Amino acid sequence: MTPLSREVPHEAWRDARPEPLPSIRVEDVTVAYPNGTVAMRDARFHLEGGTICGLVGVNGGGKSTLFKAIMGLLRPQRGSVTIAGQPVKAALKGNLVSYVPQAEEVDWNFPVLVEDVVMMGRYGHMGFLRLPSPADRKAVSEALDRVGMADFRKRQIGELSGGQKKRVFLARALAQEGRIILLDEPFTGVDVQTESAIVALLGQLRDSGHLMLVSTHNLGSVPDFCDQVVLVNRTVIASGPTATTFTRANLERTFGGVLRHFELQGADLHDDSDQRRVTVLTDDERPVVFYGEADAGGPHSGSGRPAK
Ligand SMILES: Nc1ncnc2c1ncn2[C@@H]1O[C@H](COP(=O)(O)OP(=O)(O)OP(=O)(O)O)[C@@H](O)[C@H]1O
Repeated sequence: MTPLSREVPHEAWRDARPEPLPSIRVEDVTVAYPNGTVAMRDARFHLEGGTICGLVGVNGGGKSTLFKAIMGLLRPQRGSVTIAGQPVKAALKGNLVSYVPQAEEVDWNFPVLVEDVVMMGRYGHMGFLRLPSPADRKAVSEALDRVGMADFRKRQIGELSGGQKKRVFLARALAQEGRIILLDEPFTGVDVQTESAIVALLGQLRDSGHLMLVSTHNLGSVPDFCDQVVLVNRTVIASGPTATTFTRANLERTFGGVLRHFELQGADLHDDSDQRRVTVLTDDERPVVFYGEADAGGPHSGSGRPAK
């Protein structure tokens, strides 16, 4: 029965609070590190539940800094971050936000079982002694099932492949039951099948009202799975629906001088009659590829094999 069901006695209506809608509001946020580096200046965007939002930008553009500000690990010098209408600290306390870190942020030599990593997602639901309840164990099993890692639950986390580790951290986020999930480069080093499985799972979560912010360097897949996008280069260059925001003009503003374009068409690229154009954008460290209709102003989703 929901708290607002008609059977709830009159007195209870006063106390019944609807679950807060997942949302992130970043308002004029400036973040500086102790050494004086201003990593993000006057950032501003707003996201609501039922969304997968891509966070895209150059190396050093401020993506991780934004995540840290949203996770309360860095306090903005100016501006504010509000989660589901609450200050960050209260939202984190209420288990509203889950975080899937980059592989480099984790010490893989720490001896811990896969199921224990996923159980960490339940800590916020447990008491002081952190004794798992049957509900906690059920949430862990369901989360492992959902990412296809149930058979690995007794393995040491350090013994898994890169893609399997990502799936375990995604399971930890699912077990936490936060309706906002931040994913820092979830597709780096994963194979195509795992990427598709993660994208499919994110799609299901979006359909159930979750809000996901996903940093990625893989521009090619952004139009395929993100309905919104935030483009950053030490500030928010543009944000909004992918169809109107993830345009060539905005990408050029975001990637600026470090971007080179190559356009490959037709037989040079495909061994079929598909005439779609592929644009390869190369920043100095990571090549990225996206597909677009030859007559369109901006990139669109599409299939096809990556450019050589
Ligand atoms: N701990 C730190 N102390 C000082 N400066 C930092 C620190 N962490 C990051 N920076 C600087 O802040 C800026 C933004 O870095 P950030 O890590 O947020 O970028 P990013 O978009 O996540 O990069 P990447 O795509 O390479 O992961 C960079 O200039 C970086 O050098």
